[in-house]
Amino acid sequence: MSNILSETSSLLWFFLSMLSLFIFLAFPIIVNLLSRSNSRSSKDSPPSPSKLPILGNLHQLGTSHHRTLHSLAQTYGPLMLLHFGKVPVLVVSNAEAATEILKTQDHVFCNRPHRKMFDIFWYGSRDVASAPYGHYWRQVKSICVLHLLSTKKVQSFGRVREEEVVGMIEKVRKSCGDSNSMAVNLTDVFSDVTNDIVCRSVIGKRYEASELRGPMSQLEELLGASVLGDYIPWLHWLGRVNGMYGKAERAAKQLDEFLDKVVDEHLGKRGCDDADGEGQNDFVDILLGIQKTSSTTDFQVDRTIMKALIMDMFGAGTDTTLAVLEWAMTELLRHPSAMQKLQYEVRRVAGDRTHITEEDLSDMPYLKAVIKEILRLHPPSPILIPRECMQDTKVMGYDITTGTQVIVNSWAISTDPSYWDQPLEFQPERFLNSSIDIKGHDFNLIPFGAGRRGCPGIAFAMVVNELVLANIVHQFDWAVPDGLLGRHTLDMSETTGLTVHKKLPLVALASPHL
Ligand code: HEM
Repeated sequence: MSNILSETSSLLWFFLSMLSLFIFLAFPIIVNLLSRSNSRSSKDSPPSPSKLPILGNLHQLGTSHHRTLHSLAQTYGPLMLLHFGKVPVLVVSNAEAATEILKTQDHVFCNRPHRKMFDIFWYGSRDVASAPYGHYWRQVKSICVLHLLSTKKVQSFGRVREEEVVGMIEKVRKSCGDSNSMAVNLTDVFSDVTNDIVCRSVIGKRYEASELRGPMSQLEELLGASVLGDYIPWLHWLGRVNGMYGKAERAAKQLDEFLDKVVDEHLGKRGCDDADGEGQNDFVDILLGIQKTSSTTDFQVDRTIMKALIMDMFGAGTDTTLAVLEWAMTELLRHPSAMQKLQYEVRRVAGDRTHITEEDLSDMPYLKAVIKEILRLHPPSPILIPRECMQDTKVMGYDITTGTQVIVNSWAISTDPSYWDQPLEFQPERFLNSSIDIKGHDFNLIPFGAGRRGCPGIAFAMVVNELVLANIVHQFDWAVPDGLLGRHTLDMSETTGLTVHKKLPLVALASPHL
């Protein structure tokens, strides 16, 4: 979820042109300044590449941040200090350093840096993911963990998931018609099913039936092309001049009006006594129930908090799950023997039944190994959501000052050859006899982060990933189409953005198996 470092290319061009002119005119002064600023850094600071005035190291980020930061770390080490504008940014690239940040000193590094776009879309950062650490965050996180995303609650949405998966299979089957095999855009299929599952669980209706599509796609685009002003405050005006803030505010207003309507509909249709009940309450029902009981406690859940939390579920819960499914099918198509093994396992467990149920999943170790391997090789958030240091401290002997932002390069860690054999190869078998887990206890595999700011949506995400993948490979045989479509399908280029997707759509030939 954490590509919040890029600016639009036109903006960067404008800025770099101005900078070139400036450098040309003032070259001698700059050389002097550069050498002074680099030598001025404290003796105990982590190693840093040299930086430009004003931009710091922003110009070195490239388009694929996790990959660029990984190559820089090859030179400067697993704990490296960069500067984005004036902001010091600590980049963490191995498990030892991650353990120090996310476990040993989690209490020091559990703040989130302030971001303009989060303020715009998440009601002044009143959601869980972007709220600063403190009393407020503790309250909203505990609502998430105890009431919205607890194991019991996730289980209670089993029927929603199974209905949506049946619907997905029907859609693919229909598009095959009477033919033996048909090209299916799996990116669209996975996008629909993940959005519908999250939407029905959160607001009680399908994504298609909501007016979310337009403003949500704007949100994704705007978060991916974030704001230079977050690092160089005097450049905030650029976001106004290039229309980025205006666009974000209009999309946020549309989302807000939609969420108001959703809350009103829920208020109209029910009493909300069953806040934690076993029934089919969606998240809005649960939050209304909590609101009712919270009026007598010291933390009141008002309408804005409800809307911010709903937005978190949309923002954090849909795109990440879609990315896992896209990468999983891509790797399986590239590795037919892994596809066969998975189909053999799934079809053995299903017997003569048409659909895989959630109870079946516990008998599918290879399926679980495939998903873990995808989270290792293609973590949807290869760079964790940034943290911020709350007090001066020492990490692995280096001084880190208050306000330093921290980027944990989860992808660099989960492909580090010191912990992983043939780390860039897709080999689900590595997890078959391994106790390594993804829940934030094994620091060489942290796709969901770790510590107090770790992801509360693991159970929700994993069951969706497993159920969708098991059913899609159970019901159909899959092959790579010929020509350009096939080349796109096998292409491994990545998008930039909060969540890293496959850049080109995944289209595969489906042949019904049943
Ligand atoms: C494959 C799917 C997912 C992945 C890879 C993922 C990954 C992450 C990561 C890396 C973080 C930051 C952790 C840290 O700072 O240590 C995070 C935070 C978060 N995730 Fe997820 N996530 C996924 C699914 C979900 C789902 C389904 C939900 C909810 C429905 C969710 C809700 C959240 C929230 C609310 C936070 C903020 C936690 C905090 O700041 O305290 N995530 N997630």
